Amino acid sequence: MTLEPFGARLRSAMDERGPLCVGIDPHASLLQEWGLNDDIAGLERFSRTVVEAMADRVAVLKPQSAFFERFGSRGIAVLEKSVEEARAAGALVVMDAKRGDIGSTMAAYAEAFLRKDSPLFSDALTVSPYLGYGSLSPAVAMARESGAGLFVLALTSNPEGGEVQHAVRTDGRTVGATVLAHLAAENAGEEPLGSFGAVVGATLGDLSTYDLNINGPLLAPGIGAQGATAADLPRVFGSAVRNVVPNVSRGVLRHGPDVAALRSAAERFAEEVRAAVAAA
Ligand SMILES: O=C(O)c1cc(=O)[nH]c(=O)n1[C@@H]1O[C@H](COP(=O)(O)O)[C@@H](O)[C@H]1O
Repeated sequence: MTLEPFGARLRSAMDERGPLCVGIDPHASLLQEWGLNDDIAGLERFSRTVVEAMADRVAVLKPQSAFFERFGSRGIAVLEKSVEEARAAGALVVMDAKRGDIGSTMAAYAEAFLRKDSPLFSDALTVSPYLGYGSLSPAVAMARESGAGLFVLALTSNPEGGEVQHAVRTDGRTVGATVLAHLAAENAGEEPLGSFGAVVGATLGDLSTYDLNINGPLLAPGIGAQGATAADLPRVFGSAVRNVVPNVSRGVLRHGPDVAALRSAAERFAEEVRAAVAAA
């Protein structure tokens, strides 16, 4: 079955369920807090619980691949199952694997995560443009073919990101602004929303010198454990706030393993986001 483009599917999901994205980040410390062992059974129980609690209600789930990769092939098998179950329950899955490489290798990453019949096929993938935006073109092409999307690291939530992303190029533009401009070109004319998103941290304060109107989604990590709140979103994103997909991982996950407690934590964040966006 051909999928509608990711941007259109994401817009519908945001309209129906609200824009919140919950991360599936099985940190060793969270497994311990949940009373689970830091082993494959613990990983499986953790992921299954988050999917059960969230996949029928939030727009997006974002598994962080590293936490699965650390268990080797059996961890990847759990990741595959989580993606499949989350998608079957109606959530869109953004695979957070932050891939980036020379174009010919990027093509293989695209096959791994974005080819429709791949075991790890996800609705979208996080990618790094810091080998040059053009190195991502095999992933852009594969995403277009499959109805998938990308989230390209533009202005990341971590304090170290600025030394690369705010750096000024010889043409006077910052590196981050150039990534955003590439994405705006990718999404030009797409309705209701393009499929090529940017990652822009909710932690970054005033970004009014950046044009965030890329006609694509803006994945905004940093709410909760990294110190940003939903109330920061209008200030950080300005007129682009309606395209923001705010991500919360530990801020929700630390309320587990109780499914009801996970759901009410996510609902509190979702309500704060709704209120902040409505007031913007
Ligand atoms: O691409 C991401 O998702 C991402 C980009 C970024 O700039 N900052 C960032 O924190 N993330 C991811 O978002 C999640 C944030 O987790 P919490 O800080 O626990 O909410 C982690 O999975 C990070 O890897």
